[in-house]
Amino acid sequence: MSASSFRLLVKNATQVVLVCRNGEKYLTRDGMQTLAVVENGSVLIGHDGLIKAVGPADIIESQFKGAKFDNVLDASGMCVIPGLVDAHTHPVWAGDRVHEFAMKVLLSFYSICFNYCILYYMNISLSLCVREVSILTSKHLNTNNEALSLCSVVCVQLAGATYMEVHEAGGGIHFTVSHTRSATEQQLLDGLQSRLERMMRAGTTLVECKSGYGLELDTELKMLRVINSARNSLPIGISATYCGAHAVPKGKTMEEATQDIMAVQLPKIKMQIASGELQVDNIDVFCEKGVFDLNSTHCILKAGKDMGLNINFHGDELHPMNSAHLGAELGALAISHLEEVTDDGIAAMARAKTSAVLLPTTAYILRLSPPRARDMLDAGVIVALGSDFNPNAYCCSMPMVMHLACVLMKMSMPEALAASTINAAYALNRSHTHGSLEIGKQGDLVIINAPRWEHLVYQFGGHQELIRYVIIKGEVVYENAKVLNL
Ligand SMILES: N=CN[C@@H](CCC(=O)O)C(=O)O
Ligand SMILES: [Zn+2]
Repeated sequence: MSASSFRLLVKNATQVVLVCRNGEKYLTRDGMQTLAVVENGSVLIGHDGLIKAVGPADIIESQFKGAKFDNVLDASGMCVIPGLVDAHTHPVWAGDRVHEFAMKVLLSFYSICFNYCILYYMNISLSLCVREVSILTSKHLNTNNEALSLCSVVCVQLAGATYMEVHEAGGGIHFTVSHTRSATEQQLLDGLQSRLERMMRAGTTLVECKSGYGLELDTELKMLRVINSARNSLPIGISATYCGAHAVPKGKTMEEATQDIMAVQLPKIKMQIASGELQVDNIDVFCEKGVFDLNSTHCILKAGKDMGLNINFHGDELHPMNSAHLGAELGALAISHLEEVTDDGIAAMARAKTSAVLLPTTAYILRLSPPRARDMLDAGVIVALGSDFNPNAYCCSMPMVMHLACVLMKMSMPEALAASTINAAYALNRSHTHGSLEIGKQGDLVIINAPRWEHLVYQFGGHQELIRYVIIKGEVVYENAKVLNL
């Protein structure tokens, strides 16, 4: 029996979902089928923010009779899960790209009309489309000629401008780059903090945050400083990623951009990491047709790895680029997207224990064929999930990502939860401290007001009605007192 004092006791929960209980660093398909769950359980967190005990409520009660607790939460009728881990976000940016979403929606409508128009009506619907889209886009773009150039792409494609057509027409990432370059550090930090707090309220307690809307040294450093400031001012855990190769900046060739990253950006970032000005954990490249090819991606990722950064990069999203083979060869911890990964690539990732960070929101919003999660699971790949929060996929909610993973990618609810906890932590090289409720790990919990944990996945949206507490290192960082008993 122990009579010392502790930071937090969460007691009498209907379910405590540990996810795993034997120190696993990740779970592959078979291990995901039966997550470790304690019925009528309690969790004890020490003043150091680490889990000191987790198990049946009656045993915890008798074992710690006489102990003192700074805070006691009675979780009767509620469920406790590990804090959610978001393995892929682009949360530092300025500008508003709602017009791109409008274009997609508008164009799908006009493309249906277009398909059924006879020649006479077609001219009218075409000019209507030009007028409509130019009104929408000119409101949001700096100049009318940008709007017109976008409209030309958009209207030529009537069936909906693809992501890369918008990108190549100067929209997408390039639109955000121009606004992020001109934003102040404080403006970027204010935006990041409000987005991270929104993610926290949706149950995320550890999140990967990328740079990548500067594409040149000063703005990439500005973004990495902003991520550092957020790490020092918010309780949420942050894994910082340098993504200076997110796109080829306007006015440069891919070769010139690669040279600038290798000769200018990475050396400066290395110096600032060494001096303690920056903390950067991972390196990322958008390896894609029309962006960075396999050779440039290899050079940049290898240079980042040689600096001690983990590799978590965008691969095989829109075209099969053989990114999976490259990532496996380089010992990448994670490859994200993978909508177009090949069977050989999947096998290479399984052998190399390179995790697949799947992003169902982007596949959904861009109407891509969803990543083949079941083939990856069956091949033994470590599957993780991420929100891919960015101006193109504006989703802060890992519960919605888990729901989409089940509906679009046919993952089970236990697989989706493991992919959003222990496996996402693995993708960030943090599964020794995060991703499950085991003694010695960080005391990050989400308490939901439901009799079964699966409600966190099954209910779609509106999680503010379900999530009662979010806890980081044993401190309550979000409480929704309005959540009533079901
Ligand atoms: N594909 C590249 N990067 C992001 C999108 C970034 C943006 O469109 O601003 C992604 O992962 O989806
Ligand atoms: Zn991304």
